[in-house]
Amino acid sequence: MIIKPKVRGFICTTTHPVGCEKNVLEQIEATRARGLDKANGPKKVLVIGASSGYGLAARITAAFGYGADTLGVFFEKPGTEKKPGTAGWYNSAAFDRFAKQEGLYSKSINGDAFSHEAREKAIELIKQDLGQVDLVVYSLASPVRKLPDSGELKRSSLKPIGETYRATAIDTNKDAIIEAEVEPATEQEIEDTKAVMGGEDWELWIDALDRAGVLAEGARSVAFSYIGTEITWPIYWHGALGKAKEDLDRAAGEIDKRLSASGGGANVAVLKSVVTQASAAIPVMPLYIAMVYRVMKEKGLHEGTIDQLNRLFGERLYRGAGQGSAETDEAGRLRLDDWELRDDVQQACKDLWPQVTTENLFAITDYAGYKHEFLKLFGFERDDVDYDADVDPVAEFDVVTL
Ligand SMILES: NC(=O)c1ccc[n+]([C@@H]2O[C@H](COP(=O)([O-])OP(=O)(O)OC[C@H]3O[C@@H](n4cnc5c(N)ncnc54)[C@H](O)[C@@H]3O)[C@@H](O)[C@H]2O)c1
Repeated sequence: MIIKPKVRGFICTTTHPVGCEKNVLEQIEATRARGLDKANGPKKVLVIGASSGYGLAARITAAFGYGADTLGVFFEKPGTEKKPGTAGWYNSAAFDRFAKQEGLYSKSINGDAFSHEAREKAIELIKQDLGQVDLVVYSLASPVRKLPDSGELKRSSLKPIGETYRATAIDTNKDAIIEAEVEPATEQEIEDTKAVMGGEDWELWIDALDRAGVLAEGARSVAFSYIGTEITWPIYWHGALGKAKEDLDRAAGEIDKRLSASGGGANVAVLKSVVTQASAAIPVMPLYIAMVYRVMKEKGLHEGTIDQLNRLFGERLYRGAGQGSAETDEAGRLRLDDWELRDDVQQACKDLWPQVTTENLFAITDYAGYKHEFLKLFGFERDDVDYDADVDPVAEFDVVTL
């Protein structure tokens, strides 16, 4: 099959297996080059949301930065003879192959992580293959959650609270500047967003793992959040999603209490804006990312997904002996958005924002970089892949499908 990109809205409906594999390899190489301290890191890791974005970067950092065995959970579609699978499927197939080549344990569960069944399967595999895990990374980004007991379907909303949000944004299909308008979320929508992206499911995971005795002494857990700045607050931190992330902070406190009892702990890690399938769906994010990427690249501060996760592990979660424990903010969060939130970076974005037009979009922001990174998520636009060559869309690997 010859596969070319087909972009529909904020998603690319085709993917390239070879491109995805090269993306994974690139992140493995970046992690190796970082020279993380292998003696001081995780050994057996469960990653929930392990197939793309920050969760994949966490899995790669654990495995190739520290030599950890990993179990990954995700929800992806395999490729068939007729149709390519999702990027996360190919990323995970590539990860699995590279990890095994390295002699590392790697196994994956493809299914709904919000279900009790996924937890039961993970526990079974940990008991059978790993005994216990010492780190649980929680990195789900989903627009829906089926509640595990009632089966009720909850949807999250990317909406402000209180008043209509109006802002300059990019129509990424037309590469044009538009005025976006988003109506405020209703109380019900806010509650539902909390149910999908809040901390309840993370707590259910830790509770199940702990009860089953598969958390090692001193086990840690981390879940990812985003706070951003004034520019994105109305749609994010002060919007429905922000309420969900506040609930994640609440859950972190509860989980931390529980894990501290055996010398471990839990944190929310606040990460910077990067191009992922999840961030592409949030209004204003593509424009904000195009601006902040340009500013941070110019200042030598740019970090991609893997750089953030390498720094999270190496300089926050597993600081070497003698370095003390990592600083957290007043809410106990690990802050990896420190460079993005620097005053000079944010001021430069605020100065750029009112100047941007459809005509100068490519000239004054890094929108070209944004578009490139977006297509790369699906395995496209790599110099080292021949996109006219025939490729097999079927990729088998060590995965249990629920
Ligand atoms: N992208 C950003 O700019 C950014 C910034 C800060 C924090 N974060 C946070 O990082 C976390 C991960 O986001 P991302 O941007 O890496 O997203 P992503 O879309 O790249 O990855 C989401 C992962 O969740 C998995 N997933 C989704 N629904 C699932 C389900 N029902 N069952 C099992 N797996 C499921 C997917 O398979 C995938 O592995 C989120 O909490 C997000 O808020 C993202």
